[in-house]
Formats: sequence, structure tokens, C-alpha cells
Amino acid sequence: MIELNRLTKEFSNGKGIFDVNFSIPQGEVFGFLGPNGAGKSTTIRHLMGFMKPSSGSASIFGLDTWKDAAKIQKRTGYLPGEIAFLDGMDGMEFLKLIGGMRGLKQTNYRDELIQRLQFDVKTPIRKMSKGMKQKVGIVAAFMHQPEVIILDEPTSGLDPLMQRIFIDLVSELKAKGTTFLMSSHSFAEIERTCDRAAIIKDGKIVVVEDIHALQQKQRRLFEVTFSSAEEAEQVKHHLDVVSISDNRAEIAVQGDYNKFISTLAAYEIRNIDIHEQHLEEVFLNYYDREASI
Ligand SMILES: Nc1ncnc2c1ncn2[C@@H]1O[C@H](COP(=O)(O)OP(=O)(O)OP(=O)(O)O)[C@@H](O)[C@H]1O
Repeated sequence: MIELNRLTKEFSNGKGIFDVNFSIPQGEVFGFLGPNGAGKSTTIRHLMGFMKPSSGSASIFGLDTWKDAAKIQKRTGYLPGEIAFLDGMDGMEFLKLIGGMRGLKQTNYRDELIQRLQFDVKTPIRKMSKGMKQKVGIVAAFMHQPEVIILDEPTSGLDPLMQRIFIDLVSELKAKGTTFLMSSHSFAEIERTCDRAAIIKDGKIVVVEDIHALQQKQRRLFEVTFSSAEEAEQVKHHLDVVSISDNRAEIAVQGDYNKFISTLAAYEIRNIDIHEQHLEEVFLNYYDREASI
């Protein structure tokens, strides 16, 4: 459904994207992960036909994203990283304008989205918070139920409850066969929604992998509080204990959760905290693993 074939864009400052290759079949939710400045937005802008590649190409529905941009845009929902709203409109006026451009006739789904994302469409856009604007952008991308939806950092500015609702919406449309590409710099976010993900760094694809395979490669740190300092010490013999402080142990787990759980089951556990891994750590783990093969 979406194909990138050695897509390259080199800016005059030498930055850009280089030989970006991946393809996304119909009905897949594909994550595009990378730190700030990695090239996610540049790749997405090419897919929407806003930029001409220096070399290579990309296609959606078998159509070239540069030459057939107008045809592609009609059949694709798009949420830009930074939404440029027209001044002086309220949320509903904006959605009606976009709906008109998309030939939207049935407004039931649009209204359901507004109700589920819980925002007041009568608020002037210039008075909206970042999160509210993001909600308007999500409705605009989803409301005509396009075959392909491309989202640049969709959950930035959304609170956890709204992130949950967003994930539900994606799952529902995926079940109907919609294809998604969404960028993020948070592994946790991609993990919750995507089937596969590409990791991009310095404009180059590092890996394209099944989400479960990426999860297996992730090393997670758990901070476990035992009932005594002795217990925390004992567990060192069975698990990868990174540090101990009194009755608390930091334990690293990579893939083998069953061993972690069965070992801890023999102890009296007071608390477990999970440290969210930063994307850089995911990369490091990936490289470590590759280096050790
Ligand atoms: N028009 C441009 N001219 C020159 N350099 C550019 C241009 N657009 C982007 N870049 C550079 O290309 C690189 C990739 O930028 P891009 O916006 O695609 O990153 P990103 O992965 O989307 O980052 P973020 O998570 O910060 O949005 C960056 O180094 C950026 O400074």
C-alpha cells in the first residue's frame, strides 16, 4: 500500500534522509521511530507529495507521491507535526472547510470523533491549547475514513486518557482495513499501537522490525522493593541485578519475563516500578544485540 524505494532528500546543509526503504501492506499499523531531527517529518512530507525527492521514489496505492500527489491526498488522512490553522476560525468551521475539500457527505463519524475526543468545537482555534488543536487535527485526518492515514507525532500534547482513546480509534479503523503510518519519538507509544516499526537515525533507517521482536530486544529496568535487605541480596543469584539499595533492587530483564516473575514469586514483594526506556537506550540495546551475534 505504501512503498519507499531508496527515497533520498539531501538538503543544502548535508542533512536529510538517505536511501529510505520500507513498505507497508494494507491494514498494517506501522510506526516510524526516531529522535528529534532524525528525518521522520521529511520522510512523511515526501509521502504527502509536499517535497520532491533528490533521488529514489515513494508510492501510495501504486501512485507516485510526487507526480500523483493530488490523487493520493484525496484518499489519505494526514496529521502534520505542526498544524497550520487558518486564523479566525473555530474548530467546527475548520472541520467543515476540510470536510468540504474532502467531499465529506456523512458527518456521523466526524461527530462521533468530536464526542469521543471531548472537545468544544465552538472554541476559536487561536484560543485552543496544544492538546485541543491536536484533537481537531486528528478528527480532520480520520473523519472521512480514508484508506491510508499518515500521522506525524499524533499523541503529542494529548493527556494519557486521550492517548488511550486515540489508540482505540486506531484499532477500530485497523480492523476495517485502514493502513497507518505514524511517527513518534516514544517507543512506549509505538509499542501500544503498531505491528511493525522502522527506526531512523541521522536520516538512515537503522532497522525495520516486528514490534514483538523489538520488545524482545528491549532491556527493561524494574525497581523491586522486597520486604528485607536480605531478600534483595538473595535475588542477585538468580536475576540480573544492576544495583541494590537497602531493600530495593534494580533488576534488568531482556525478553525473559517468565523467569523474572517465577523468581520473584518466591519473595514477598512490596512494590514494583518500571522505568520507561528512552529511545536512545532502545537503540543501544539494538546495537549491543547486533554486536553480540
Ligand atoms: N527544509 C530544510 N532545509 C534544511 N534542513 C532541513 C530542512 N528540513 C529538515 N531539515 C533537517 O533535516 C533533518 C531531519 O529533520 P526532520 O524534521 O525530518 O526530523 P524529525 O525526525 O521529524 O524530527 P522531530 O522529531 O524533531 O520532528 C534535521 O536535521 C533538520 O534540521
